[in-house]
Amino acid sequence: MLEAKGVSHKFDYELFNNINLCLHEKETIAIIGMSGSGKSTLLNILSSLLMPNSGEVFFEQKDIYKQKKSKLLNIRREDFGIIFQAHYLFRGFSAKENLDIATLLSLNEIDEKLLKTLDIEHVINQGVGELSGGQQQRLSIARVLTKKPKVIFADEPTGNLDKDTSTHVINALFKYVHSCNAGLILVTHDEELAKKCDKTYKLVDLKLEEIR
Ligand SMILES: Nc1ncnc2c1ncn2[C@@H]1O[C@H](COP(=O)(O)OP(=O)(O)OP(=O)(O)O)[C@@H](O)[C@H]1O
Repeated sequence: MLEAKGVSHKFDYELFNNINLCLHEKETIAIIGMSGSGKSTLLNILSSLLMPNSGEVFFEQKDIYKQKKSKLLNIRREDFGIIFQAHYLFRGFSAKENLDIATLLSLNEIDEKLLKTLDIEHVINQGVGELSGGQQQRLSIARVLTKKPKVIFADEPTGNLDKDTSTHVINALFKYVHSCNAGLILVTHDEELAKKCDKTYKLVDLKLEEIR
């Protein structure tokens, strides 16, 4: 469903060169690597947010960076779910209002079971500013899943969470991927979490190496 071909990128220095990656339905992929190796940059490229210096990213056989801007925005809004380290929640609104925005855009219902799995059903009427960092992170994951994206991109999705909560969050993401025929690419420093994915790649020496 998503394929990167010959992707290279540099800022002040070269980050990676000729990266190839393929994500299939129901597949989960982890990307690990040293701090500064370019993991988040690669995720931004794969998720339509940053055009690479060279190479292509195909979603459903079409090069996303060759699409019209309006089409690219549609893919980003409807097909891709992007979970950032910074949550981008609407702070002046309640947790529920933040989810309502996703239901308005997608015409899906809020999934009460998902809220329970993520352990945020009891804070749903509170303002975002009253939630802990971990609760905000789980709310942003709930908002992304409510949209029912085909591909989820997650940058350190369990970064702020304790071990038990991390397990709940990862189980919710994996369950979503399998039940909705979606795909997941996540960036993490947590090697245990990476091992739970179907494939793990390490960004090292400008290349993406598969770890077995
Ligand atoms: N928009 C940008 N403009 C210029 N340089 C950038 C930009 N974004 C990232 N960089 C640089 O690219 C390098 C890789 O950053 P990136 O965030 O992709 O690494 P990372 O592997 O995700 O790191 P970490 O594990 O610490 O989050 C860093 O040196 C960073 O300063």
